[in-house]
Order: sequence, then C-alpha cells, then structure tokens
Amino acid sequence: MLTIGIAGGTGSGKTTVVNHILDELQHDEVDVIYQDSYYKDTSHLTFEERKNINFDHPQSIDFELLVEHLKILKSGQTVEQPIYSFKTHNRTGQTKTTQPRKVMIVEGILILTNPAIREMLDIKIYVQTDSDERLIRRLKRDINERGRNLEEILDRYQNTLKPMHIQFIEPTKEYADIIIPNNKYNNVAVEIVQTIIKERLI
Ligand SMILES: Nc1ncnc2c1ncn2[C@@H]1O[C@H](COP(=O)(O)OP(=O)(O)O)[C@@H](O)[C@H]1O
Ligand SMILES: Nc1ccn([C@@H]2O[C@H](COP(=O)(O)O)[C@@H](O)[C@H]2O)c(=O)n1
Repeated sequence: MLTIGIAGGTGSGKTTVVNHILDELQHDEVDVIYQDSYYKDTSHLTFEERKNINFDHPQSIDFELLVEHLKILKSGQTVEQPIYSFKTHNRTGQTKTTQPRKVMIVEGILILTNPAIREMLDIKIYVQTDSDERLIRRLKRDINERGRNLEEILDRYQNTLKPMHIQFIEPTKEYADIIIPNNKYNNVAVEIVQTIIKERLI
C-alpha cells in the first residue's frame, strides 16, 4: 500500500487536491482516511461545551485510533472509519467501511504533527496557501456547507485557528517531500503528484 499524507492549513485546498488525485485512479485502487473523521468522541459534553473545543489543536484528534486504523489497513484488513458531523461537532455514530487499497491517502491539517503517522507515510505533501486566501475560502465554505455564521468563524479564526496554525501546522511543512503552492488552482503540481503515484504503482 502506497500511503500519501496531504497536510496544510484549513482552506488551503487539501480536499480539492485529494479529489483530483481520486479522479485519476480507478475507484478500487484508492481510498481516503480523513483526519476530521478522527476528532475525539465528545458525546459526554453538551453542544455548548463542544462548540468551545479547540479543533485546531493536536489534542482534539484521536491519533491513537487513527494510527491503529492505518496499521490495520497496512496489514491488509478493513477498518470502520468514523463519520463526523461539523454541525453537531461530534461523531455521528455511523462509520464508513474502508478497505486497504493500492493507494491510501491520509488528509488533514494536523497529520504531519504526529511522528507515528509521519513514519507510516511514503509521500508527504503540504498544500501551501496564504492565510488571507484561506480565510476567504473558509468563510465561504463554512457559511455555505458547515452551518456557521460570520461572527463564529472570525472568533474561531482569531482565538484558536490562527495561533494553532502558526504553532502546530505551518512548522510541519519542513517534513513535506512536496509543497504545492495553491493560491491559485495548481494543475501542474497536481499532475506531477499524479505522475509520481502512477510510477510508484508500476
Ligand atoms: N486553488 C484554489 N483556488 C480557489 N479556490 C479553491 C482552491 N482550492 C480549493 N478552493 C476552494 O476553497 C474551499 C476550501 O477548499 P478545500 O479543498 O475544502 O480546503 P481544505 O480541505 O484544505 O480545507 C473549497 O470551497 C474549494 O472549492
Ligand atoms: N466541529 C468542528 C471541527 C473542526 N472544525 C474546523 O475544521 C478545520 C479542519 O478541516 P478542513 O477541512 O478545513 O481542513 C479546522 O480548522 C477546525 O477549526 C470546525 O469548524 N468544527
């Protein structure tokens, strides 16, 4: 199994890059493990308490389960990837059956902060986008798709997202094998990544 990590700040375009890679491969050749699926289970908290969680800190992620699932996939077995709801800020209780594939993509803002995950990745990619561009994208996406309002997004940006990005996410760029500049759609970089993947699969 070729394991590819795709990190970068929120709104940098990670999911978009992942989707371009998926487009080029056969459906049964590739699957994705989303870091967002591994936010810790917070069913014991009220909705108000969950809203106040710092979702940009590594401690918000159940890395133990994520690492265990990657090990299981690498050993050729299937896992049940949790499904997360950004509306309730919690796992839904449902899972997505994820089978081992020739290519497994691990995507998320904090994946390169974890040494055990870095160790398991064959190719580490960091998607690099300026913070003003990321904030604009995040505003549009969170209002349209994640049920957030302007004040909520800006509060989170100033109080947790920006400081956590500087402290934890941006420094992981140094671990990347490939950095994709993504202020604009970068088809050339994505094609290079697709070519590397195809070569490794031969
Ligand atoms: N290069 C780009 N230029 C303009 N918009 C982009 C670009 N890449 C992604 N987007 C848009 O920005 C938003 C966030 O992108 P997404 O891929 O979800 O980022 P991430 O997964 O890193 O948070 C989406 O609405 C997406 O369509
Ligand atoms: N309940 C939650 C959980 C996470 N977030 C934010 O999602 C961002 C990570 O996802 P991307 O797709 O943008 O990489 C992260 O910055 C968290 O702040 C949230 O808003 N609500």
